[in-house]
Amino acid sequence: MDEIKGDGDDGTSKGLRLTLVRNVRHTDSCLVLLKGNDLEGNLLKQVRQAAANKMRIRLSQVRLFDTSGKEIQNEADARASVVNRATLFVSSGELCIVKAAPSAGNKRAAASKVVIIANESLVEGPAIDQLNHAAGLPGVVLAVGLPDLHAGASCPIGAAIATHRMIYPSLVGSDIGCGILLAETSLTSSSACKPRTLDRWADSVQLEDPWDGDYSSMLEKAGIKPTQFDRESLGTVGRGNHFAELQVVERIEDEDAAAALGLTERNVYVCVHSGSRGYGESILHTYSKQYGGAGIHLESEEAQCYLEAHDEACKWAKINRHIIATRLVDQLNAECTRFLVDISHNNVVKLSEDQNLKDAGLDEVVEGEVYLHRKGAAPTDQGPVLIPGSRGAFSYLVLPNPPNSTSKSGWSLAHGAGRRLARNAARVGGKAQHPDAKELLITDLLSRVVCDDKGLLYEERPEAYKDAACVISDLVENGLCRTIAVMKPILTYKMRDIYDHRK
Ligand SMILES: Nc1nc2c(ncn2[C@@H]2O[C@H](COP(=O)(O)O)[C@@H](O)[C@H]2O)c(=O)[nH]1
Ligand SMILES: [Mn+2]
Repeated sequence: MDEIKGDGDDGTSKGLRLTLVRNVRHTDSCLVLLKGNDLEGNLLKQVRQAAANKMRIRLSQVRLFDTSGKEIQNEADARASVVNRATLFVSSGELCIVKAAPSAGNKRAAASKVVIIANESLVEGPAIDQLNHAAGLPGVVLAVGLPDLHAGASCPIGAAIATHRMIYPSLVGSDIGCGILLAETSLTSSSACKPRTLDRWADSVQLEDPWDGDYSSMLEKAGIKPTQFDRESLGTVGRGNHFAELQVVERIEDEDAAAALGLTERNVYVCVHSGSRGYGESILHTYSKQYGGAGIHLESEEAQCYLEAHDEACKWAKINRHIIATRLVDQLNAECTRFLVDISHNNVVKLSEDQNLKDAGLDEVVEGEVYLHRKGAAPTDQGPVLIPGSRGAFSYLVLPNPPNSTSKSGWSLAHGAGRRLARNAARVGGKAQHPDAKELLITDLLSRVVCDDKGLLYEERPEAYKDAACVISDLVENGLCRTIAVMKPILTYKMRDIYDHRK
């Protein structure tokens, strides 16, 4: 440790002079002198205590970060980072908001900025590392982590990343066009919310077989070219965290906005989370074979081909969600009466002229076209957004607040609660907690779950996700949206083993 002589109060003992900067407002800072005697014990404890006193934060809430944004979590971290004349960022629980450190040999990274919007939501180190890494990629000018930020296989999820002159298929991921649809159905909540009705529906619905509707003319009408995936995959949900769910209104928080949408406590709604299935995956595969995780120059023919294929996959994913919603409701002898929301949370779009980076505080002026990659981030310029929680938690129908939706939030909202547990951890913990997986077929909200795959039942249990209420309150506190209504799941369709089901 680099110590300083004569900086202690007695002018002789060795001590540390630190600058503490408030994470949320960088203009709030103060100087702290730690006496040499204090440093013999637990350094982290001393610094946290000093930060709590000076910044009037409850000690239990204090979090410390070094200037690269790395959290100082234990004594070893403190001994490495808390050197004399160090600057430390102090948060009262929220994550740090600091500029990404430029990586060696990568000049562009110096212009990039990292923002994490999370006051209360849990955001873990690996997710921040992935966001920082993305911020350092050539051409990346802005990397925003929303409160549902979590680590993906290699790129962060719950992130909006702006690039200049480059396109990164890896930052959109394989499920191009994945998104959330919400439609009103002709079912009424009074008749649907009866346990016997829900059990009967849970026993009967099935979305695994290829859809037998006229998909060709549907695709043609939407101007989508036929693909090898149409017959088998259109109208099917897919694995992972995709689902089709019946929901009812738990409570309305904004009467006017709900009335404008025609949202009522009387109706049952259907929510679909699905994407472009194998189609999007095949597109990413083509590019990752050639480029790995690297970017493609916007002007290149490859980038233009990717963007065209991407746009087709987004349209395909939209039709897919429509078919899934109609198909599910049809099996309950009802119909979708109105489509209220359909947004994609995995895509790349060109920023419009009024979406500029002027207020992003970048070191360099960015001229020309900027593309925004969303991986698990909902757009704020397409009306209401449904932010799902988990099959055992409430979902939130929110209205974005466009004036506050700027580069500071990547023109985005969270797309869900975001994963808290990796799949493996959720499976192992789930098995220990519920040796009989069947317990998971009814949630704490008494909603029914259709999932014949035991592993998936564990992996997707509600505890695998962050607290959606916390994610929403972070968005609301940051002025990014307001809640129209809170929705409760009553039946979630994940997957059915059709061979067993037909027996
Ligand atoms: N209402 C439900 N929400 C769910 C369920 N499973 C997951 N989720 C939420 O959706 C998002 C989607 O995330 P993505 O990264 O796969 O696009 C996820 O973060 C959860 O919050 C469910 O069964 N019902
Ligand atoms: Mn998705």
